[in-house]
This record gives sequence, structure tokens and C-alpha cells, in this order.
Amino acid sequence: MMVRVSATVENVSVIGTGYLGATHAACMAELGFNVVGVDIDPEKITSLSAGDLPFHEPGLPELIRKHVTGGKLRFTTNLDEVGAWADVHFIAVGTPQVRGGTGADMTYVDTATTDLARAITKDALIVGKSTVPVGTAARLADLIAETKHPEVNLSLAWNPEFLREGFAVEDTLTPDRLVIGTTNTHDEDTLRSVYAEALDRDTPWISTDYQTAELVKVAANAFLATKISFINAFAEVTETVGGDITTLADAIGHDTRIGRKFLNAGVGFGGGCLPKDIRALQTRVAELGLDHSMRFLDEVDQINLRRRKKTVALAFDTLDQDVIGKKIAVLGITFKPLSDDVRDSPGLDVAARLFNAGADVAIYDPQGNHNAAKRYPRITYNDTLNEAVTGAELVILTTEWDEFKTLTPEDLNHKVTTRRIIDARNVLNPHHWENAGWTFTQLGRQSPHD
Ligand SMILES: NC(=O)C1=CN([C@@H]2O[C@H](COP(=O)(O)OP(=O)(O)OC[C@H]3O[C@@H](n4cnc5c(N)ncnc54)[C@H](O)[C@@H]3O)[C@@H](O)[C@H]2O)C=CC1
Ligand SMILES: O=C(O)[C@H]1O[C@H](OP(=O)(O)OP(=O)(O)OC[C@H]2O[C@@H](n3ccc(=O)[nH]c3=O)[C@H](O)[C@@H]2O)[C@H](O)[C@@H](O)[C@@H]1O
Repeated sequence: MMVRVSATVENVSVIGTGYLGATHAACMAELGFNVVGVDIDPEKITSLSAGDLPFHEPGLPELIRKHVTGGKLRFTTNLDEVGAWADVHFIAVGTPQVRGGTGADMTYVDTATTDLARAITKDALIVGKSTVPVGTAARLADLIAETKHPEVNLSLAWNPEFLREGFAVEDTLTPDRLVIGTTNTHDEDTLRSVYAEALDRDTPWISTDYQTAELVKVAANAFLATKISFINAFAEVTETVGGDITTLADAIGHDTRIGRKFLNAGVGFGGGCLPKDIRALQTRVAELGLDHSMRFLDEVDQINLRRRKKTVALAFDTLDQDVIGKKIAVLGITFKPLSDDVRDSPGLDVAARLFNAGADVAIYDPQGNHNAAKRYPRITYNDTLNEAVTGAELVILTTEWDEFKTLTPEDLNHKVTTRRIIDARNVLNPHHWENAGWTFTQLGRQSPHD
């Protein structure tokens, strides 16, 4: 399937304007293209068209406003508007965990791709960015060939995305590497011209086939998840025998072959990607008859989920096994700082379990309250840290926002009813809290109750 897209790309569409797509659309405008973002959610489109970002991502609202106002970026629910206009179409729709299963739900990608192929009336390159099971690009290429207008030349490339929430703009405009899966050099050249402004001389450009491109993405996330569970498995050991998990992480992290990043022990990983991606990868390889190869990821998942249960168990220990009616302040409800995303959030999971056990849970998060309230409307959400901790019998720090990392005992001493804190992200200094008379617990540290 060879396309005759001009190497000079001017017009770009992005299908799906969630965390990934809205960022990609704004960054494409920043790189100089005329961009239209398309989504099936009319509310999202209305908000983005007004220059408002419906989620929290540092630096992105400014970029969206700049290019919406400047006329380089607009949003629509109508695919036909881009079908006759764009030279390159990026697919950035969701691939969530399938309901009641562990694989990826491919209905959004499949629908978006076939609807797009039907809507396109000029030669174009379609570029998949969503995270997908290996084999998807080849399958979609066939689907596109079956669906497209016969006189139109369409080609498909796979270009997985590695951005981190909280750093999405920076990661898109100055990526660590770009991975491009294509079936011909023309499509690669087209994408090279698209990303020319984002590439400096040293940015690795990895040109490969579909399968490798798809697998690089899930391999990266599986590796990151494994690294976190690796250190958390050692946290289970230091909780029993004693020792300091942070010193252990620092010490192995000094070995440049290992590296210190992603070795922070605590309540574990969450979010819309790492958990579902390791499950989808296992499911896909099992479908391929290779159920042994990725079985270790099941352990990675189990270690991770045990951290949440451990945090809840520590809360019970701290409160003498009786949480009913006791006020517990949960600080941090997003899956990580600098985001309002609560998908598969460890902190929210811990809060919900304690709430369901009868505790009077008071949540405070600088950005995540509104999203968490949609999931668990009966829990109490506070607008300030002060309100959440006042009268608390236990404080649990579940997301390491800066304003929590810098907390001191003096900030809380006279607000709480009882001086008890669980630092589930290992960011506070135990000695400061213990010296101020607090019962201080951290994951990876022997519990004061043992
Ligand atoms: N969130 C992140 O940081 C990253 C996400 N990814 C991957 O990117 C993909 C998207 O993830 P998110 O942006 O987080 O999901 P999201 O749920 O925030 O956004 C997906 C968007 O697609 C829209 N959509 C669904 N079907 C559509 C259709 N037929 N036409 C147009 N729009 C449609 C939805 O309305 C929604 O706005 C996933 O595969 C994810 O694994 C990859 C790297 C980073
Ligand atoms: O595929 C995706 O969507 C993205 O998933 C992750 O990015 P993100 O989910 O934004 O967040 P991370 O910074 O990776 O953190 C994930 C989770 O791991 C936890 N974590 C991270 C690091 C660590 O040392 N310990 C730890 O528990 C965080 O608190 C968070 O809950 C990857 O880092 C991105 O490269 C990838 O593009």
C-alpha cells in the first residue's frame, strides 16, 4: 500500500482528544501544522473549542488556547471535515481494559479506523498512536484496504507514544526517542518530515516494522511496571526483617546498569496505562499460545495490588483493628502528582476500601477530587488539606504532591485528634515525625505495631 502523500505535510488530524490526543493535537499545532482534533464526545469538543482543557496537564491549556486563538487548531465531532482535508491522520482513541476481562478493548480503535477510512477522500497516511496488542496494525491495514474509497490511496504507520502524564507537552515536543513502524520508506519519510521540528540531531529515530513498533510500547510499560514491583517485593522483605528500602533503592540505583528511576517503593503503580497494559500483554501472548513468556507479569501485577491491601492493613493496625466511624484523612487521590487522572489510582482504591469498611474518610487532592467524586460520590472530598486533616485519627499520604512532600509535623500537630500517619509514598522523614510524637508508618519499613 503505497501513498502519494506529499512529503510536505500541512494539515493533520488527531482522532480522539483525551489525554494523548489533546496533547498530540496541540503539539502538532506548535510544530507548525494546521490541526483538527476529532472526538465522539461533544462535551469534550465544546470545551476544547473554547480553548478549555477538560483535564489537568501542566502547560497544555496555554498551548491549546494559543493555537485555538491563532487559528492553527480546532476541534470537531465530524470526521468528514478532516477526510477531505488532512494529509496525515493520527489515531489516539482509548484502548481500556475490556469489561470483565484482561485484554484490551479494541472497539474504539476499530471503529475510529473504519469510520476514518470511509471518511477520507484524498490520499493520506493514517498513523496509529494508541497502545495496542501486537498484530493490530497488520489487521487494521487490511480493514482500511477493505473500507476505503477505491480511488483513494491510504497507508498505515504505527507510531507508539511514550509521554508521561504531568510532562505530556515536554515529552511530545522533545521525545526521548521516536519509534515508527512502517511498510515502506515513503511513509517513514513523511513521518520524518512531520517530526522534523521535534527532532534534534541526537534524538533516536527507530524505524522498524509494525510488530516491533507495537511491542516496543508494551515492553517499555512492562519494564517500568516490573521495576516498581521489583522494589516493592523487596519492601515486603524489609517490612519483615527490617532495613531501609529507600537506601536499598539508592544503593542499587547507583549502578548505572540499573538506574535509580522507577525504584520508589510505596503503594505502587496505577493509572490508565501501566496496569491495563501489562494485563493486555499477557492476554495477547496467551492468545498467541505463549502463555508462559509473560507469566511473570502476573506476579508484577499481584505484588502491585498487594501494596494497596498492605496500606489498608496498616491503617487497621494503626487504629487497633477498628476503623468504624474514625476519621481518616487520605492525602492524594490521583494515580500520580501533576495529574487529575484517577484511573486505577492506588490512593483512591485505599480510600474506597477504608470507606467501605466504615471509616469516615476525608479526601484531599489538589486536582483529583472532582474525578474521584464521580467514581465514589459518597466519600467526603475537601477543598483544603486543612479541612481534611482537622479531627483526623489517622493521616495517609497516598500521592506525593509537592505540598504533601513538604509537610512537617508542626503543620498537623494541632489539627489532628491523634498523631498517626502512614506515608504510603515514602517521601517523609520518619525521624522528624517520630520525634514530634507521631506514630509513623511507611511501606517497606518495619511497622511500629509488629
Ligand atoms: N494517557 C497517557 O498518558 C497515554 C496514553 N497512551 C495510549 O493512548 C490511548 C489513548 O489514551 P488516553 O488519551 O489516556 O485515553 P482517553 O480515554 O483520555 O481518550 C480517548 C478519547 O478517544 C475518544 N474516542 C473514542 N472513540 C472515538 C472515535 N471513534 N472517534 C473519535 N474519538 C473517539 C474518547 O471520547 C476519548 O476522548 C490508549 O491506547 C493509551 O494506552 C499512550 C501513551 C500515554
Ligand atoms: O503508556 C502510557 O500511558 C504511559 O505510562 C506511563 O506514564 P504514566 O502512566 O503517566 O505515569 P508514570 O510516571 O509511569 O507512573 C505510573 C505509576 O507508577 C507509580 N510509580 C512510578 C515510579 C516509581 O518509582 N514508583 C511508582 O510507584 C506512579 O506513582 C504511578 O502510579 C509511562 O511512564 C509512559 O512512558 C507511558 O507513555
